[in-house]
Amino acid sequence: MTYVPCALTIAGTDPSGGAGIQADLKTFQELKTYGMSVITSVVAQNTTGVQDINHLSVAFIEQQLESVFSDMPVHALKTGMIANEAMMRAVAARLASVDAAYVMDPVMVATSGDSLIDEEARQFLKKELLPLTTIVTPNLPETEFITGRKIETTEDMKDAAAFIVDELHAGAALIKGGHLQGEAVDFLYDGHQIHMYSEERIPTKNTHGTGCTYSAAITANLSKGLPLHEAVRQAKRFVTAAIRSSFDIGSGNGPTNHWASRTKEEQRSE
Ligand SMILES: Nc1ncnc2c1ncn2[C@@H]1O[C@H](COP(=O)(O)OP(=O)(O)OP(=O)(O)O)[C@@H](O)[C@H]1O
Ligand SMILES: Cc1ncc(COP(=O)(O)O)c(N)n1
Repeated sequence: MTYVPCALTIAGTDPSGGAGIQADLKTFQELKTYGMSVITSVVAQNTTGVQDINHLSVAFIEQQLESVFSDMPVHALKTGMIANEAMMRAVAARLASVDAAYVMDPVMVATSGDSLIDEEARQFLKKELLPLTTIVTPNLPETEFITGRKIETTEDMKDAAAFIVDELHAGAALIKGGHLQGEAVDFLYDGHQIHMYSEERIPTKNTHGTGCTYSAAITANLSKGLPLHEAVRQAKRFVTAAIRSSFDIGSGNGPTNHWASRTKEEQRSE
């Protein structure tokens, strides 16, 4: 039988299609992995910000997890927005018994500045969910919250990555420098070595969903069995291409282009 790489996202939605579950599934599809989703919250949002949020009940999130895990193979999974502690407990309970690579995008605040999870959830994420991860992918504000340190330089980013793995027991930490000036530089610490991923900074305001797309690409690559460093290296190229030809649509921060990394031949043959 042929191996079908299967990836799951556990996250909130974005009806405008740029972030959350929708960005994750588009990324899984582009990277040729079978995509599945468990929805935590239905979010009314678009490129300008968040208009409203409707949380699903914990019982219903548990039921969705059961529907997936009782029937489907899951080779890698990611979590995005999980709004409160009760939801996180339900997800953590399930993850404890699952044998799949786990990518955590510690979503706290949208690009627009709207908060997506509450204070208890932030604490639970740091203490209980982090030790379950294969890799966590915080941006700079999330890194500052998780470490309790100010992050201003690339040295601070590397130290933070080591702290998150050595002291807070994440499997690996990828600190994203999208919020710094200059080159778009990220650092991965895997418990042994620091790896650097650097790309030119693209002058655009259209970065809605970049964090979701990046972590989904890492998840897709892990579901195919790529080693961690290679999974991140290819995901960085994917997200950079998606930002380079992002769409100038909507009146706020426009979405990235998930099919940008296809070759010219692939695009021509469609
Ligand atoms: N203008 C840009 N040009 C090139 N790469 C970028 C740019 N902005 C962000 N990146 C890269 O995109 C990835 C996502 O990083 P970022 O720090 O923006 O995450 P995030 O804040 O979680 O994303 P989001 O904007 O979805 O909240 C990283 O690899 C980062 O280096
Ligand atoms: C459901 C959901 N999850 C995550 C984000 C973060 O994405 P971004 O910071 O790019 O808006 C979001 N806006 N919505």
